[in-house]
Amino acid sequence: MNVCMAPCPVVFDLDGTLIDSAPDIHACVNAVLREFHVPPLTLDQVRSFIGGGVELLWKKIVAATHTDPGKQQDMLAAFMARYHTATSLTRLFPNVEETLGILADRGHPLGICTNKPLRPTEAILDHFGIRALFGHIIGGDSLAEKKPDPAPLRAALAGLGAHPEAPQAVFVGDSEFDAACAAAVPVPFVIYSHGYRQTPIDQLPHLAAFDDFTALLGLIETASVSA
Ligand SMILES: O=C(O)COP(=O)(O)O
Repeated sequence: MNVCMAPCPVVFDLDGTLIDSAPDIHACVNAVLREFHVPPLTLDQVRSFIGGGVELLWKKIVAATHTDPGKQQDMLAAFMARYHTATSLTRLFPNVEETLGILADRGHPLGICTNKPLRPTEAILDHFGIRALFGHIIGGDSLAEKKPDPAPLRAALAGLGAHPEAPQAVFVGDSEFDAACAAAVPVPFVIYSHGYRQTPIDQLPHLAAFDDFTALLGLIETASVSA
């Protein structure tokens, strides 16, 4: 079965898929831990906590640092004040900008479905000058539900004009949250192998995997993406 006969909507996860944002998130986390007199975490620790949104991030940080859970909300608020403008350590993964440009030129409606809150999402897309490429952006606080719930991805697909019952579309992500969300919609899931997941790729439901964004073009365009 070909996934895309015409230029189909392609929705992207953000952290660990389009951007390597762990260094900025790590810096913001450690600045807050310092404020609260808690020892810092390593980049690998913080990276392993990314994926489920900021509330889950801080739940995991509080558990890992044995901090009083009563401080979690204050720490989260202090984090958000920094996170909204944290862009300097974040990089696009290689060939992302070129690939997005080619997909847009070929007529694919492009969207974002991320668990990152909307304000830092828009800040980072503006920072890289790529926000205008996306016709619909769903952030972690756009709806009451977050990935792996299917609602945010359904909303992103609907915003791009995909059929609500049988979306002819592709979701591109990196994590357990993305794989489960795509399976719940359901929509074909293509996984970026350099992301932030903890589970081996072969244990996650996916249609195809790629390790360079130039290869994603082939997967989408030639229907080597097949169910
Ligand atoms: O902010 C997070 O925890 C994850 O964001 P993502 O959905 O773009 O991977």
